[in-house]
Amino acid sequence: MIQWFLKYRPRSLEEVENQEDAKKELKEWIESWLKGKPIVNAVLLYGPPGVGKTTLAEALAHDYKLELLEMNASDSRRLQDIKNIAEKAATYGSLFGIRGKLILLDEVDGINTREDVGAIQGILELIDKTKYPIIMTANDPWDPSLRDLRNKVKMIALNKLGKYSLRRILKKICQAERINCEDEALDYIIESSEGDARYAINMLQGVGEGYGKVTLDLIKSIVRRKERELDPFETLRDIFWAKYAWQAKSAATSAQIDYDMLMRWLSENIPIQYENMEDVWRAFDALARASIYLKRAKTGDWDLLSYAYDMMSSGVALAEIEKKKPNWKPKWKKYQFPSYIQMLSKSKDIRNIRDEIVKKISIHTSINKSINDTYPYFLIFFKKYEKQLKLNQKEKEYLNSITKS
Ligand SMILES: Nc1ncnc2c1ncn2[C@@H]1O[C@H](COP(=O)(O)OP(=O)(O)OP(=O)(O)O)[C@@H](O)[C@H]1O
Repeated sequence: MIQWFLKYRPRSLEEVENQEDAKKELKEWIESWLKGKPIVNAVLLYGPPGVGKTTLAEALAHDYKLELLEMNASDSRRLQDIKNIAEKAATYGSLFGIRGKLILLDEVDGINTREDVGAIQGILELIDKTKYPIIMTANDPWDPSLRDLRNKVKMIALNKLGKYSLRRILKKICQAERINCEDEALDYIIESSEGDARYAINMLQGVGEGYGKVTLDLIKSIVRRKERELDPFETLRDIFWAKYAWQAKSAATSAQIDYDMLMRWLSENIPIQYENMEDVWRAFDALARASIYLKRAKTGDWDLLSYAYDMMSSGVALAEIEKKKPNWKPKWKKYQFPSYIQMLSKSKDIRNIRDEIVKKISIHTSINKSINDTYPYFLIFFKKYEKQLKLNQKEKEYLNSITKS
């Protein structure tokens, strides 16, 4: 099973939507290399997530028949990795020069400059002595720690994807997958994705693959507006695929769903993600510990909430022993909705139910703030306020179902 955003990633520059200026600049730059007179050794592609930074680098390599030496800068946090690449880049040129190479350092803004002292310096040295063109990518290139880097490269900005481009991308996929997609559903996905093609394609796949069609009702039942938080599918993937504890924790804390809900999603999907029974056991053990911390936190000791998050994110992520091996690769799995949500979503859009409840308890604050701040506490005491808040039957059923355990 492959993720659609990878399956339908444009192979050549021509297929990349909406980035005409960037394409032109990239072509001029790479041609200057091929002529032996590079304008600069490295470029930095920057822009919001899911607009085609990695895609452009790969398409450039494809069109100019260059071999891509790829490295995720934020993943391989060790200076040694960068040194290895630098070594290859500096020496292999003369030995294996038949086919040109293009170096891609993805997500340089993800390098943790405090833990990974010297990584940026390593990149600066690589830029100086490289025999091959280097492309870097970043969402936010304006961090002070990247100042020296910015001065050494050509900065190329990418645009957010417009509605027409996103629509073309999604339509193509619907056709290729032979999925019936309502126009209003596509509009809704496009609106909520805010120019992020990966997010839009993930939404399409989340519904299209599971239900064989994409309707406005189905989409609404799983998409909340994108507010810098990750949807549950992305959160799960980020937790299960995290190689480091901090990656898993940050995925859990930027999730769109609250911790009770996250526990349910994890528990439903641990046996799907992990194939080795011992990994499954360790992951459930971590989840059980998270649940103990959570229960104690709810009795008033809210400092314990952080431990609960540690166990449900890092504890679950590091349960997979194979991850410690250098050649470990994440396995893509199709995640499931927690069964009880599926039951509920048959009758009504559960997001709407929750949002209606949150509206009732939000006084002088935004709904978003209430979801994280007031709502978790409210879940503990809601019975007290049932009458006062005039909760309807659906809302009561919903609250009972998620506070049962
Ligand atoms: N301009 C585009 N034209 C067509 N498809 C695109 C475009 N941008 C993104 N996509 C689709 O979205 C997916 C994700 O894009 P990509 O990985 O290139 O984003 P990115 O800008 O590198 O994001 P991030 O900063 O999160 O790494 C691609 O695999 C592709 O399917």
